[in-house]
Amino acid sequence: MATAPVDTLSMDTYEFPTQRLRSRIDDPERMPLVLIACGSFSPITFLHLRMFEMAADYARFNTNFEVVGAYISAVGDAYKKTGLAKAEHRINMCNLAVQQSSWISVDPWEALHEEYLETAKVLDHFDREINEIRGGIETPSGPKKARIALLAGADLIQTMSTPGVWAEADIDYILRNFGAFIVERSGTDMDEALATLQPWRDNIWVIQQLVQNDISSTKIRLFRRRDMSIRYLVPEPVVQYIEEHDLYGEDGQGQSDDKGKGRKAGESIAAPTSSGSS
Ligand SMILES: Nc1ncnc2c1ncn2[C@@H]1O[C@H](COP(=O)(O)OP(=O)(O)OP(=O)(O)O)[C@@H](O)[C@H]1O
Ligand SMILES: NC(=O)c1ccc[n+]([C@@H]2O[C@H](COP(=O)(O)O)[C@@H](O)[C@H]2O)c1
Repeated sequence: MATAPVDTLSMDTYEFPTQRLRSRIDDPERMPLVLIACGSFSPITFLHLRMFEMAADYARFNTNFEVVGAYISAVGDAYKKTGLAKAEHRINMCNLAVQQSSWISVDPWEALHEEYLETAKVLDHFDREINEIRGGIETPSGPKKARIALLAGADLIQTMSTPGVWAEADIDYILRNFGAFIVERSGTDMDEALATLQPWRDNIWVIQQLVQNDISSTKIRLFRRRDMSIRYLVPEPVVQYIEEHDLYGEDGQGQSDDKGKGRKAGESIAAPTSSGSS
């Protein structure tokens, strides 16, 4: 059974998570980089986790940055989107998903807010916590400010060209002060997505997916509604959490009949059942 963190989160007890943030880099030539992935994460998938690994490899081989940490920041409940589970569940699933990572953290700050927070404000929060409050990252030549950058898929960056989704001022603020690492996504034309963002091209890094992966949260929710297996598409503790909390079933509830009984969580209906497992 997945052991999910207890729901004791609140802004009163909130502390910025730093356990997986490196406080020092040894190469004086490199610039510290912290990657921030913003999104719904309803639920988090293996693709979301791969995005961080792809970006870290990209930064190491193609840039002068050294990744010192990374954060998942899930939107709060005020972000009205189809299929959005409660923030508490999404944060719990994200925490379960990064259990095995030494450098990816989950920051509940955004999700703990009742009101919707624009991405610019979220990135400001990380800048404040890491660079202002903690004074940046130590290097052999003294402390350096970490570059805070948005990590996003091509579909998210494409919405920046869709009228009415982002304020012009926010796009400029984000891409001028922070920048973005963009992971290509099948179905999104990268040239088209970047067409209107040329003024900020020096702050945009495009990452090719060498192994094409198009897992999406939408597909996970769809599979759940159809009573299909989601195993090996999301981390196992997340499969178990979804099952235990009856998330993403019909009408957002669990199974409407007993077809799934006797199966292990998330397993295909074709899988043989074993006694005692449910
Ligand atoms: N298959 C994918 N390839 C590239 N980027 C992805 C992929 N899936 C998600 N992302 C990116 O992950 C970030 C968080 O995404 P989000 O939570 O919206 O996931 P999603 O799978 O796109 O969700 P949904 O299906 O609910 O719209 C976004 O920047 C999004 O572009
Ligand atoms: N104006 C803004 O700051 C703005 C606009 C659209 C989306 N976003 C962000 O992009 C992400 C989109 O996530 P989804 O793809 O799950 O909808 C969210 O983190 C959302 O807050 C921000």
